[in-house]
Order: sequence, then C-alpha cells, then structure tokens
Amino acid sequence: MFSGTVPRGKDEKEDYLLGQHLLNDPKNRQEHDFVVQMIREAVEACCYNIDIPSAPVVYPLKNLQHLYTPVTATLESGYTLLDVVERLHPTPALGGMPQKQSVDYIRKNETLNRGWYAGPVGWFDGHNNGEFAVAIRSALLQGMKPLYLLDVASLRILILRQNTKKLQ
Ligand SMILES: C=C(O[C@H]1C=CC=C(C(=O)O)[C@@H]1O)C(=O)O
Repeated sequence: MFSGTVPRGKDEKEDYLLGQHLLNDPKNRQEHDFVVQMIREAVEACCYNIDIPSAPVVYPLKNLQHLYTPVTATLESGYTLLDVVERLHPTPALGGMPQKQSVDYIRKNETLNRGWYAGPVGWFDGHNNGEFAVAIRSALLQGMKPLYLLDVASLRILILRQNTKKLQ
C-alpha cells in the first residue's frame, strides 16, 4: 500500500534526504497509518496469516517516492477476491476517514466532479485467481477528447493468486 509522497531528488543525496524527510514526517506517517489500520481491519474480517510490518519503507518510483507498507494475508475459505476488494475500497488514502462520512462529505461539498477518479480494476476467475489494482486519477476519453482528465496514475493494492493465496 502506498500513501505519502515526495519528489525524487536531483542527485543521490537530495533523493535520500527527501526520502528520509518523508519517512520521518509525522503528518505523512499518521496518514499512512490511518490507511494501514483500515486495511488491517478490512482483511481481518476475511483473512488470516495477516502480516503487516510495523513501519513503512520509502519506495522510489521514476518521479516520486512513496511510503510503502506491504500487507500479506491468506483468504479464509468461503470468501472470494471480490469480498476483499469490497472491504478495501476506498481506503482513507482515496476517500478519507471515517469512510462513509468523508465520502458523503466530499460528494456533497466538492465542486469538482471527480468522474472516474478512482476504482478497483482487475480480473478474477472461478478458482479465486485474480489480481486487482486501484486505478486513480484516470481519464475518460471520447475519441481523443478527455471528458474527465485529472492525471493518470495507478496504485496496486492487492494481488491474490491461487498458488500462494497471498494478498498484497
Ligand atoms: C489518492 C491519491 O494518491 C494516493 C496514492 C499514492 C500516494 C498517495 C499519498 O501521497 O497520499 C495517495 O494515497 C491521489 O493521487 O489522488
């Protein structure tokens, strides 16, 4: 799970300092922890063998660095991948918290229409194989003309495969 962002530095030293600043920034750490705790509660309802590190690490991408906490768990029998997706989306990183009140508040008060801002996208089969990601800041194109264009990025929140039965 990714939440908390800084840019990459222009050289190795600046890159490291930015990453360390992110890692030690109380606001980003608290927000990250809100998401981790929500994910913990969501997977506890349908998984066991839940493994969540006590602290995030800095995860560098091409232009950004994020705080990253990998979450792994095994799905209880009787549940499907969609049960997990339903419980996880939207995390506080996307919809705020408490979930219902903040999503209601955003819908009521935000003047911008987010359109297809965020949603789980993926696949599953009848054997509980599958993989889902949260697509965020998506564009809806009609021809080549954007109807909604916020930016394009994606955030992978979970993977489930029958051979490992792991959720990440
Ligand atoms: C919700 C967004 O980003 C999420 C994904 C990566 C880092 C995030 C952050 O820095 O908080 C967000 O959780 C967004 O860009 O609209």
